[in-house]
Amino acid sequence: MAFVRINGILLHYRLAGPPAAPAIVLVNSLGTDARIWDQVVALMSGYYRILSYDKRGHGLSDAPPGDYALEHHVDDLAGLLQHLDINHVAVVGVSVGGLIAQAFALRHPDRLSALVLCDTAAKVGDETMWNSRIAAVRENGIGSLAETIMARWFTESFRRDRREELAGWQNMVLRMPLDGYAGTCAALRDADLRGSIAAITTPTLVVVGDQDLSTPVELVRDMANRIADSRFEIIGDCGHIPSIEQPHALVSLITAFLEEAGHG
Ligand SMILES: O=C(O)CC1=CCC(=O)O1
Repeated sequence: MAFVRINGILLHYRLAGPPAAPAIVLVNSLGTDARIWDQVVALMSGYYRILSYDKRGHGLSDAPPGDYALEHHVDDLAGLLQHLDINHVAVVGVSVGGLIAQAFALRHPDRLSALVLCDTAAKVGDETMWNSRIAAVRENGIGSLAETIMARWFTESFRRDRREELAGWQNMVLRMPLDGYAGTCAALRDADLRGSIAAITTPTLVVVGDQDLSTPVELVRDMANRIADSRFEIIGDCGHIPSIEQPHALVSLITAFLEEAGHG
């Protein structure tokens, strides 16, 4: 675990795996922190140098007040990679982390060797939906939304059979800084990459859980269709966060893809 100040924001990050191995960075979704990748890191860190971090507003990183923009998150990621002298990397992003990954691919194609987009889209939700979520959180706290969020993240069977884990991940959300959550909702509200991602030329793997209620299969497929060099895979018995619900299936898709992309 380590900390660095990037763009005036204190960021918490973790590095695992052999320093000379091919580098991967894992980028989080709204309301989650680097811990959602723990099982993925355990499975992959024998072969890859893996960077995970808490994006601004989340985990142990700073949560400044006000609206965030997708570009803030991209600048933070670029600054963190520069600080760590990681010049060539595969970016794996889930949900808003996948939007950050797409925007990073458009801004820094020369620094990217492969892209993995999990349960994400070129446009997630709409202005009304994000504004009402921001208002609900500001007026009534994140607790007022916690059960709905869990139902969107996890399959019914996970919620029924893995109650302690569910309670633990719900605690993560409940402990989120309000400013971080609302600020990132604003970034999601304002981000629309539908008109630009056709310019992504990096080899891309797109994955989605078959029961994802936040970014459903057809929405994610639409993003994959806009990226020429992309492969689309559906993970069974999985909701919005495959690194928690189906880490083995996710890791086998990622490792096979990275090897083919020459990043393994
Ligand atoms: O609906 C949710 O909370 C899930 C989600 C949407 C965008 C994101 O990053 O997470």
